[in-house]
Amino acid sequence: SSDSDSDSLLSFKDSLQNSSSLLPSWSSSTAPCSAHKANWEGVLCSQQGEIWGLKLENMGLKGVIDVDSLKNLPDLRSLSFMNNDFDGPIPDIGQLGALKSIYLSNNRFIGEIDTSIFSRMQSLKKVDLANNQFMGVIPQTLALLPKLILLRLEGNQFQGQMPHFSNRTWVSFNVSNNQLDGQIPPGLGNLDPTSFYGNEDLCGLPLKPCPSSKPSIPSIVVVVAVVVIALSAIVVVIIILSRRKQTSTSVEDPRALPKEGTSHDCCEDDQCEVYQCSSPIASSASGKKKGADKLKVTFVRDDRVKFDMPDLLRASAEMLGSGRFGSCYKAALLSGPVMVVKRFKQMNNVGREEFQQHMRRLGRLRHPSLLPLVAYYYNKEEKLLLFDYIQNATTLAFHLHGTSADHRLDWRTRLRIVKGVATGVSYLQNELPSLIASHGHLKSSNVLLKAETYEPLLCDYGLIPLMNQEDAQQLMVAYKSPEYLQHGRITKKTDVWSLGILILQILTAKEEVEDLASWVSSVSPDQYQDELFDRELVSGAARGSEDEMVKLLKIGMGCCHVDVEKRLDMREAVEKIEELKEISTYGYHETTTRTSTTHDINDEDFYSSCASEMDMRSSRAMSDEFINISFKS
Ligand SMILES: Nc1ncnc2c1ncn2[C@@H]1O[C@H](COP(=O)(O)OP(=O)(O)OP(=O)(O)O)[C@@H](O)[C@H]1O
Repeated sequence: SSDSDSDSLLSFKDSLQNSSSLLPSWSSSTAPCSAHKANWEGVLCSQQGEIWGLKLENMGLKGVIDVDSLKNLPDLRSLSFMNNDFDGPIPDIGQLGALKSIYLSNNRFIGEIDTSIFSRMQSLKKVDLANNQFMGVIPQTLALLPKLILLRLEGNQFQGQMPHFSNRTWVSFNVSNNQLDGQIPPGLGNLDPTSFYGNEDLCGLPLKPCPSSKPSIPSIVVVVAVVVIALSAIVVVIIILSRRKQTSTSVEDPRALPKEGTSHDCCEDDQCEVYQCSSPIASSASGKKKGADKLKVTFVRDDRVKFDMPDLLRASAEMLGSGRFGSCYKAALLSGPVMVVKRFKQMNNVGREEFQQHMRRLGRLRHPSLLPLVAYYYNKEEKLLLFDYIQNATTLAFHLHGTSADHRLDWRTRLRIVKGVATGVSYLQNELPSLIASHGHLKSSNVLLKAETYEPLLCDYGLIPLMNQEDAQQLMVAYKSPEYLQHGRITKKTDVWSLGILILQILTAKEEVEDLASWVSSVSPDQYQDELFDRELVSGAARGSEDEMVKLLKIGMGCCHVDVEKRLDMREAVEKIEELKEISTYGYHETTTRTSTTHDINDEDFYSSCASEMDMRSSRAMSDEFINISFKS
């Protein structure tokens, strides 16, 4: 009953050390849920008013996680205590046998994990223990969980060999930055290598081969020949099967593919199915409409290999992310191209004509700092935007907020990223003058960085006009600007504010957005080096760079003026940014003033100082990106 649920939650709250100030809404005067609406912060309620999850993140919580109290919540399926201050051994979550997801990342949990915990949790789909101090071997029982599709263990001190995971389609898998050794189990060989980086003694696919015990050349030849023959046979069988399946189901039968809202979208309760990533790209696109037009992918660039919806549905798809906006897949077409397909849920603000017109407008944009829109698919129920897939790209968020210092960017690289981003946003303002916030969603996870060169590529720009307004207001960064929050206004300077926050994040590596500008202005200049600038930035910088950093800081603050009138405008901001000098590691100035048209993306020397930085994906930033995606079923 609701009374006993609230009693259980209140006794759970009592065992936290600092909850009374942090969870004021948790009180016996209201029920935790009124149908699906939660009255208590962080409580997730089903349509029937049952408590199916707790999402208590970023609250500085500490103390004991009282599993005994949570045990009394019969409908509890999901728990997230990410980004808090919990320490000590892992709580005995094995008592919560019905849980489907558990997120404990970015706390200070320590010690070995009893292998029996997971053997009692056969429904688990998502386990995120990243960035704690767990040690010992990775429990074998994790590998035996039949439904597990997300496992994040990065940034701990796990040792020894990895258990053997059976084949499955991972939504996310990461064991980077531990102390694992030995061979990566074969079923994981096709994952992104960054998922394994930072474990010195780990070997085998997708990393370097394990040192062999010197087999003779003829035996190598025989083994290779057998493997090649076996792989070719498998590939042929897969192609034949997928073609058969395609012709027999996809175009005729809309049920053949998962529908939006069921298998890979948010499910609030028990009803949800496991993610199925095999052919998830379009649901209604595949059914109902038989006319050629209905299956047409429209290209907005004429320099790419063309394909249509049936080709896309036949592509092998891998989910890159899934959030409130929709989902994002990597799709490798049989004909060769590899695309990123973004499937948007809330893109019904305009009709077909206007949508197409806007796509053409975005398709005409050409700038080295913009991820180019290549094509789109439109029908009433389904909107897909297709972009180039950037091999081994990371995001700026990952480099700024990851916990491992190995992938931190140096000053020159950061300055070049700022220059690239600023010229990109300024180009958008010039080319899309009818849009008030031409980017509208500028944040560090929407800045892709190319592998090795770290050239920035802006994503998710120019979408505000298409988004359902209510959703846009909740989700888009532009609507979180001070002028929107205070006066409900979006202005031409809204993107400047986001650029300013990005600059402050680049200099400080702080994740906060809301208070960042006021915190920065509260620090006195003589404390900049010690307290404000990211330590990793200052320690590696060449002599003389500090002055340039302070100048960039001033520009960032000028972009973050709460008063829109006093805030820099985009042109001023870009001019000032371009005047900043890069100081090489040898201490001399390089005046690389670049404009949006002369920005030279192929200058190898331009990026040479950062090319040695490891392209390592891990930890906080990734989990940050995954907050949207993963807290679901
Ligand atoms: N064109 C691309 N090439 C390579 N990787 C990409 C590309 N676009 C996105 N990604 C990767 O896929 C991940 C998921 O992308 P998505 O846009 O869904 O994430 P997000 O930025 O966290 O979400 P949102 O913008 O909705 O908050 C990104 O973090 C990025 O690592």
